Amino acid sequence: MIEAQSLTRRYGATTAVNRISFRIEHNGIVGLLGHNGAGKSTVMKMLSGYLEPTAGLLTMDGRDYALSYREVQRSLGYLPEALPLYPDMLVVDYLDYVATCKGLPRRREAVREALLATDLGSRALARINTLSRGMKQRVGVAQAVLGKPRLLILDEPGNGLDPEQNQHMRDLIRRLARRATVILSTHILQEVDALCERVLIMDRGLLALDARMADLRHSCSLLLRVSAPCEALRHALEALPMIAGIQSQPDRGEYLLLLREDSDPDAAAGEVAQAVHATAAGLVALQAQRKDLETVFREATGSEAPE
Ligand SMILES: Nc1ncnc2c1ncn2[C@@H]1O[C@H](COP(=O)(O)OP(=O)(O)OP(=O)(O)O)[C@@H](O)[C@H]1O
Repeated sequence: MIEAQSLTRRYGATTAVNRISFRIEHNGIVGLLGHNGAGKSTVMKMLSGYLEPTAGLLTMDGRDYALSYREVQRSLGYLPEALPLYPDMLVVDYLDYVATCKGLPRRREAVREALLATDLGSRALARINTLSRGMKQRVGVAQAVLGKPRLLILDEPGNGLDPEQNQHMRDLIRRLARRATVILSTHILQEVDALCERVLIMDRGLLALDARMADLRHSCSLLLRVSAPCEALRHALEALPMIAGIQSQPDRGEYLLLLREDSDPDAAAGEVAQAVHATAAGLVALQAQRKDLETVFREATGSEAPE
């Protein structure tokens, strides 16, 4: 649906986004994660059509953004990092105004649907400057979902929200993702862990990693605990082809078995159990170890994950 090829954006001498490429095909939630200044907002602005790339190509359904600006605009909704709200307007008037600017047909219905989708019905007649930060953020999302776009671009949607408001925002994003592709940017790792099916990690303008969260969670090590550690067991484990390395703590009867990248952890666990049974070591426990996103981030960028 959306494809970026060697997308680049420079601001004078600063290269904010440097030749990044990715494809986003299906509904679901994709997280763009990185430190402050990594280039996330610049990518989001280009995806929204607000900013032109300096070089590279951006297409939606095979159509060049630059050549089909109107169609692209109609297919997406954008929540910028700085909320585009008019504080003195009533929520309903503001949404009607945005619907007019977007040139939506059946404006009233579009506004009603946006209010419903974001659970803002009871605040429709409130003046925006009387709303809490969380509610204002919700109005920002409401203007993005006007006209039911297929693509939602949400730049730091959890910005400035307290934990409860953040939980509401996450529930809202999950609901919206049932009928649209959501791309959200964040510098908060837990946000990606909680919400996203896929993560793009940006580091100093470069795309450091593009991975499905399920693949990242796929275990790559096994923790084995036995009652009577012995040399014979160690030899048996070393002989298994799917094991790339062993870190052992014999006094505790523990072995951390690092698996080769292409190995299947379930099959490996079966073979490890057989190897244990072939010795007198006595199997106590065998469990897959999850690689957390923090580790993945550190490995991809060479720096600690943002707090
Ligand atoms: N309008 C601009 N003019 C000049 N430099 C800019 C401009 N906008 C962004 N930059 C620079 O481009 C780089 C990437 O900025 P960008 O806002 O895209 O990063 P970000 O990952 O979204 O960071 P944050 O989370 O702090 O918003 C930074 O070095 C920033 O200073």
